[in-house]
Amino acid sequence: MGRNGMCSGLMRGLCPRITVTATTSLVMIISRLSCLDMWLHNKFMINTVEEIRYGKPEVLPLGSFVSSKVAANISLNFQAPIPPYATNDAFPPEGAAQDCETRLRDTELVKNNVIATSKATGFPKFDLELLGMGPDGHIASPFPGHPLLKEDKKWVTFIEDSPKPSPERITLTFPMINSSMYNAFVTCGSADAKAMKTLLGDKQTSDRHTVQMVSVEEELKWFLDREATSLNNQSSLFFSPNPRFSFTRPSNFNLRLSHKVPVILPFKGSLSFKAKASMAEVASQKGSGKLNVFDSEEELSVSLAKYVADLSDKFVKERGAFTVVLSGGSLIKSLRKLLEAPYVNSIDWSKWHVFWVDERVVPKDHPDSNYKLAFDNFLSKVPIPPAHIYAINDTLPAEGAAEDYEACLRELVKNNVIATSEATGFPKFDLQLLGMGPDGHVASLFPGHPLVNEDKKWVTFIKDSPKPPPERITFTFPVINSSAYVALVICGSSKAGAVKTALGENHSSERLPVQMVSAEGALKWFLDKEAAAML
Ligand SMILES: O=C1O[C@H](COP(=O)(O)O)[C@@H](O)[C@H](O)[C@H]1O
Repeated sequence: MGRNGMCSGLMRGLCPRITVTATTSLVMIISRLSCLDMWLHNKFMINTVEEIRYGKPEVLPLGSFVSSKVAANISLNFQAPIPPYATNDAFPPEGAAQDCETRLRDTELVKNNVIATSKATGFPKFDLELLGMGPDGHIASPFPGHPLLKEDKKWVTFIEDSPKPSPERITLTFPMINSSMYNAFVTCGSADAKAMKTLLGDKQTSDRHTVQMVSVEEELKWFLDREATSLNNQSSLFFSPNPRFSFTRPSNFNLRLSHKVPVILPFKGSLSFKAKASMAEVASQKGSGKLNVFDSEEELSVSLAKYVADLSDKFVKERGAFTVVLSGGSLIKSLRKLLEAPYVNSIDWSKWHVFWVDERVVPKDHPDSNYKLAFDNFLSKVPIPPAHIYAINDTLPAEGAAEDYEACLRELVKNNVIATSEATGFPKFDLQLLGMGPDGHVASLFPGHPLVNEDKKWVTFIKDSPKPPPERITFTFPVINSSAYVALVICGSSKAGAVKTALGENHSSERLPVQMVSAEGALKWFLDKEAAAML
């Protein structure tokens, strides 16, 4: 597939209702699409084709980036006129930036909802941003170390001393970039290899690349060619030739190489950008909707109920089913608002399919049973068909119970009740609701236990759980991380230390299981004030 083919895959369905920004090398790539010529040549938020210096990008599987969610919302209409959102070149940089922002604010673009607005930040929410990266790690025109990086009010700003010519530019600010629904980084060629080495390599500098400040509301993906990663230790980059994993730190990164071999990074502290996050970054994650801290567990449970109910609506509409995975422990209490109006009556419970991310190998009526906890306090109070509640077979020993549960999942995948991740081949649950123990464990995947590295099985078992009872079955990380959505629901001061390790500035070389959690779509943290106290 040539570049043209790749791009039409990505752009298929573009019409005036999808809002896209693009930078640098991407102009060349996407300008092959004749439907976009008018838009591109008006230079709105993009640089000119002359600035392209990356030579010949390899073919990237960009088409696979556009998720079914976006694809479902846009229709094929190459003939549609693209509005001319040009920078006014009659103005000096400051005036051009102001003019651009004014037109974004005042014209019908935002008002008429052509560009959406982020509920989390109040900034415009572009559907898709296509970002390139400079060899110094800059994206758009905020450059490393430049005060523009801190701009947090303006939508569009200007620079007159760009280290890269031309010195005078206008650029989107970080709150704008980070409020987008989807961001794609496309980085090709050996010119970027040094920056990629700093970014992905073992050696960390205190100076963060601007590219490391990028977040996104839904999904952030990287598309790299081999040349761009040529200075990285390839053996540590290519974890598996099999497309099984996505990059789990930061949560929504997916790294793919041009020939569709995904890469997984060695999960060392030095690579976990979130573990390196400054408070500003934590705050920006909060702004982006990924990290939600609530004043009380009560407020958390209100927000969690809305989140779950919205996803239930979405998946019932899209797939006719909603596959939900529960943890045991304190999570169940935090689901209580789903049992109240409006949700108890508005949710289509008949479409729910309920699973457990882990279960203790005890009879179903045992006080330690995660099934019993969920049944007594939640499931018995809503009309989910009993056949849609998938408890473990409690007559089997741990190993047999894990095999039996995996067989059950395989059957449901075959019948398409559970979706399959195209990226990993593992089952793709619609939503996993995860708790976390004070030691940073999730499911029954405990710190330092070899089970955290299981990469083949869907469900496995443990007989030496450090937390009683010792015998349990658990989903493996590939299954957890292939989910469309994952919510980490964490309350109480006993969890503050692990939350700090996961999200704060202090980090040790050993990663906690909670730090290994990711999602294909979005990972959201729901924390109460006590759990977030040490951030
Ligand atoms: O043992 C378990 O612990 C974790 C955390 O429980 P919590 O009560 O501290 O929230 C839980 O998520 C897991 O499902 C459970 O089996």
